[in-house]
Amino acid sequence: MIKIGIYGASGYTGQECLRLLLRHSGVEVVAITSRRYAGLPIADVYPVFSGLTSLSFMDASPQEVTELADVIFLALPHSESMKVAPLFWESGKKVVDLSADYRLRDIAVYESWYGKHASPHLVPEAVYGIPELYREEVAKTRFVANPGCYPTSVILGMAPALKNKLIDPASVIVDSKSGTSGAGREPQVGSLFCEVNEAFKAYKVGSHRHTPEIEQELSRLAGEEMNISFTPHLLPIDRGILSTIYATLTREVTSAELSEIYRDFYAGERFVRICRPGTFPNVAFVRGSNYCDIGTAVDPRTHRLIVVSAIDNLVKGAAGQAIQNMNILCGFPEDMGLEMIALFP
Ligand SMILES: NC(=O)C1=CN([C@@H]2O[C@H](COP(=O)(O)OP(=O)(O)OC[C@H]3O[C@@H](n4cnc5c(N)ncnc54)[C@H](OP(=O)(O)O)[C@@H]3O)[C@@H](O)[C@H]2O)C=CC1
Ligand SMILES: CC(=O)N[C@@H](CCC(=O)OP(=O)(O)O)C(=O)O
Repeated sequence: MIKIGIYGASGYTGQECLRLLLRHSGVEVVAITSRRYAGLPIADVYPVFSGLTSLSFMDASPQEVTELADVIFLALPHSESMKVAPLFWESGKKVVDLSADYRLRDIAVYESWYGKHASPHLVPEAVYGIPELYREEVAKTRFVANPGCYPTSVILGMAPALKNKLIDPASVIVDSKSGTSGAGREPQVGSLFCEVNEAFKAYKVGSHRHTPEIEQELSRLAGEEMNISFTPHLLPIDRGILSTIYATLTREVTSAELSEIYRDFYAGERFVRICRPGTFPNVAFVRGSNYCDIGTAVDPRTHRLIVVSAIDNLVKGAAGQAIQNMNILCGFPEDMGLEMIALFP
């Protein structure tokens, strides 16, 4: 059994990692950390775990966790992860970082969006962990930068179109909507019930920190520098991201051909499902699962491609993808522990 430590386990992504790892037959979770709940059984904080685990939160140093675990999930806020990641890396253990700290290859770009980086020397060691695109690189590393939730939905949605040179890279417009768990468990006014319920708004318009991450990865797929327009919105639901993406076509293609191109690109991929032509995804049909559902269409009037992609932000957008990466790092089948069907209704 591979021993797992979750550093920052009291947050939404940390507890989601535990929820999934407790049903993974190749691993045992041996350490979960939290400063504020140190000493408390996790079932006291998250009753979903009652009767399922006797694990208690520890306020442990990275050194203490590496003494117990073989693989460490970092589920900390960005700018915090970068302070402890080097200690885990130097211990020789495998690390999957769920924060944004090691996703951007260019330190100057990182620092212009996030502020000073505390451990830039580690950035070249990290592999950007979208298994459907970089499976071989993930298998060779022991440090994965797990992608952001919005970027996962957009990159998987755009990869077939960019790789097949179907669209003008300068024309991409992304309109994304996220459930409130995307903001984490830390109390904040914007996540209060009265702020979110019966409400729907755009936020960080033209300035969201996932913009450079999406641009970095789409540029890599296109083979040229890309700038995109990206607008996130906050939905009054717990989980789920729906991204609608528009781009100008470079050649004539029918909706049926487009659907075939997407199907071919993701042939054999366990966690990407291409919708039947004329049908489009719904966050309700991926909730609690590791699937990314993608629907495509050609709008002949505007000569644009329209792609709609849906994920659960806490699963394919965070903990599920982190476990998919861990499975590759450890030589397990990629879908081990991730076989769950979406929870509907
Ligand atoms: N929510 C989502 O949908 C997604 C989140 N992410 C990213 O994953 C990471 C975790 O997100 P999320 O779970 O939502 O965040 P939360 O705010 O819900 O949880 C953060 C966790 O980090 C711990 N923590 C905070 N500061 C420190 C510190 N200085 N030292 C040690 N532990 C600390 C907290 O524990 P305590 O204070 O008890 O010690 C808590 O367990 C973030 O980087 C986030 O951006 C990525 C994809 C999707
Ligand atoms: C709804 C909501 O607030 N979402 C978060 C995205 C959180 C996230 O996943 O960001 P990282 O993975 O890059 O840390 C936001 O807009 O900042």
